[in-house]
Amino acid sequence: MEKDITTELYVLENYLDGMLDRVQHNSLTLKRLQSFEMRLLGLDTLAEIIEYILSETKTLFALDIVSLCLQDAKDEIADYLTSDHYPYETREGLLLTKDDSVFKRVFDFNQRPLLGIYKAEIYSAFFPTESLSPSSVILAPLIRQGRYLGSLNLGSYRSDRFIRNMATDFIEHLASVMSVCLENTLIIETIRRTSLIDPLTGVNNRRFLEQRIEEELARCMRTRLPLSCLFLDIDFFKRINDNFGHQAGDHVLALIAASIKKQLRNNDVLSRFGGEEFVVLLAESDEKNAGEIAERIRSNIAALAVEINGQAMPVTISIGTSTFDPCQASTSPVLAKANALIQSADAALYEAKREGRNRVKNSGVVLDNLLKQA
Ligand SMILES: Nc1nc2c(ncn2[C@@H]2O[C@H](COP(=O)(O)OP(=O)(O)OP(=O)(O)O)[C@@H](O)[C@H]2O)c(=O)[nH]1
Repeated sequence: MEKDITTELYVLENYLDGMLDRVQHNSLTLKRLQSFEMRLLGLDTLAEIIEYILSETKTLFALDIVSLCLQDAKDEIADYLTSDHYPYETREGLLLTKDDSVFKRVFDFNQRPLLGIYKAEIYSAFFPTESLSPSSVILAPLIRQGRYLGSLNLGSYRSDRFIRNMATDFIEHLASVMSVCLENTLIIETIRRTSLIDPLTGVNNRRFLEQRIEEELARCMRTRLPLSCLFLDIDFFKRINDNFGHQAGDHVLALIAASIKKQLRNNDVLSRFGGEEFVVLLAESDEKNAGEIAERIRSNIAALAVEINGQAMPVTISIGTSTFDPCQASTSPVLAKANALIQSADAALYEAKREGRNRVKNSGVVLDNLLKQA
């Protein structure tokens, strides 16, 4: 009898010890989760949030693999990340997908995480870049207002790490915080960008250029690679309006903007500066490169077969270029550098117009203390 009680007490003690361990472990996880979430909530840009999720979730849960799938039907996420110079195409673990059928199929409209042994036929789409497949996984849907934003996918090389019927409270909580952060940031980015876009041509407006030129100059000082600027102006645009009407003029403006954009790289900055003027910033481009791109833009526009009401309408453009070389930079403030770069390109454009239009003129490397000298 006494022996039975001792054994029972021993079992109970062990059980309580186990419970205590679990409580301590959970409380530690909760603390780590809270600090993870506080940092996540403090991030500003989409690129920062994505990078943080991919790198820090791995540490938080001591995982082997983390991937993040995001639904990007209209390529908005890709555009936002490109303009922030975030290498989303090569970032391991990040997947942008155009349609949400992959989420609907896997989660089957169930808002709960899915977990268990890794089955390639179901899960490989969520871990495509991994050379070694996980043995067990947990996939948490990221949902806001009934819409799939994507999924957070965690993998372990241990088959007993994620087993069916395991509690998923922590991961569910984390997925809902991530969903709110991602949704808010996407909304803010969209508002920010739409207020910086010219509605007629769909390219950035002057306000955007004024913000970006300072960022591009700062990057150029860091990388020690030159930054070039093109100032473009449609020739005799008033005549187009006068002869064909304002609507035809608008149509030509949109065509020209699209044609310029086609000649640029994703991370070049194109903006409508005003009226029939555009400004382009070419990162990592020297004088020669800028001249070549400007010439390509000019000749493509001259070759456009623009027609209004069946009538051919020749359109040409004049371009002035300028280049900022960080190795020749003075200590002038970034705003002075920005103004000098744009003013030099504008002065070269004036020369191009004066010499007969439909041409490119190069003002060379800008001295960023130009304004002080003037
Ligand atoms: N259709 C249309 N016209 C615009 C818009 N913004 C400015 N313009 C017109 O663009 C014309 C610009 O004319 P000017 O500055 O005289 O220059 P230009 O005729 O292009 O001549 P050069 O630049 O010297 O070759 C004006 O007639 C403006 O009314 C716009 O959004 N839509």
